[in-house]
Amino acid sequence: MMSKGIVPTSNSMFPSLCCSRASLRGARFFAPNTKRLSGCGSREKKNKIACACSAPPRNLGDGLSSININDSHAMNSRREEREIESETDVLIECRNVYKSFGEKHILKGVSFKIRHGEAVGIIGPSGTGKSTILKIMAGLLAPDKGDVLIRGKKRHGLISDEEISGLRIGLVFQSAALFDSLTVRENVGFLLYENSNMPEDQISALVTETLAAVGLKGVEDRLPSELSGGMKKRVALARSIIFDNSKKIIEPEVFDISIAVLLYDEPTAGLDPIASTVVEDLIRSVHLKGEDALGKPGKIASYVVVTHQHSTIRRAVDRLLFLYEGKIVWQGKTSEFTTSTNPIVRQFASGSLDGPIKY
Ligand SMILES: Nc1ncnc2c1ncn2[C@@H]1O[C@H](COP(=O)(O)OP(=O)(O)OP(=O)(O)O)[C@@H](O)[C@H]1O
Repeated sequence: MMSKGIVPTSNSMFPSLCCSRASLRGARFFAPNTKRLSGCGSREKKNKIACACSAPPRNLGDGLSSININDSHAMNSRREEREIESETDVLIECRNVYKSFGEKHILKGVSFKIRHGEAVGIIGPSGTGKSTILKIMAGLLAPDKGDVLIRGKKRHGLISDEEISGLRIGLVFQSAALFDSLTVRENVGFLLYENSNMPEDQISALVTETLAAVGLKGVEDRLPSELSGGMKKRVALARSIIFDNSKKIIEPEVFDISIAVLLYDEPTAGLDPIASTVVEDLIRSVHLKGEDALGKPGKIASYVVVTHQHSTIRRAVDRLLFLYEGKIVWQGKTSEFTTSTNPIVRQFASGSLDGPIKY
């Protein structure tokens, strides 16, 4: 179940996991009743959430401009060229995605694209499938119908090393989902200790640097139980943005940074307003358009945030997708959210009991 490259996500998915602190490298994980989770801590290549992969960008070619044909054909060609061009910055696409749990038909044809550089929010009433679509994007769940395309390449089943490359997808769940028995250093460096050839002192230095980037200093040796809720979320964020610097997954001719997408599931849930602001600013700061606590540009190309918090909508995202009754019923800029005339959006934005959304 858990294998190379996996980032622990929700506590509910990995109940009562425990890990030996003595040696993280080669650590083994056990579910309750000491049943070992196959592949845990091994170098097996299976499903993973945070992944390093390398799907090549589409080849745009340059031949269209020299084609000597009639005008309409040329216009069609140019239109196609523009369409192809506009697709090259699409990192993740959900195309007509369906998902049911038993008789519950949750997603009924969800389509959207996440482009390079975007900060996107997914909003909508409780139980409409926001977390479900996030898990589908991350490769934790497979759609019943429809496609998920990662940089133009169709994903079959769940994520695997072989299928997807060139894009790291990290998932930061509502609960920080840290390993209780591991220190902050071991939690943040988990993937590198388990899956890289980096020497331990280098990993340790990188952990310290990454923690500093999210504004945490001197907590490396603490256990998660010694941290506040907001600090745990920051540690989880640090764990999702730590990269193996020794690996070249960078394609400078396409984008000038490592290509990584982070998916946040209610990152500010349960935080007080000021702690929420801190996390919202952190989410911005690790984005390529931001600057981290060390003054360096962020490493995250794009991110998607599932949230109910108005402050997070306003502060952390630029574009919104509204999911309702299994479909995206509205999308627009964050600035258009409160002025939209769409009755569903108006009701949601105002919190009114009157309107099409019934509880
Ligand atoms: N693994 C599962 N098995 C059965 N039902 C599930 C499973 N995962 C989700 N569901 C159901 O699917 C529906 C959508 O759940 P999901 O968590 O995606 O909604 P959400 O929009 O994120 O809700 P909220 O805003 O309350 O967090 C819910 O009715 C939930 O009970």
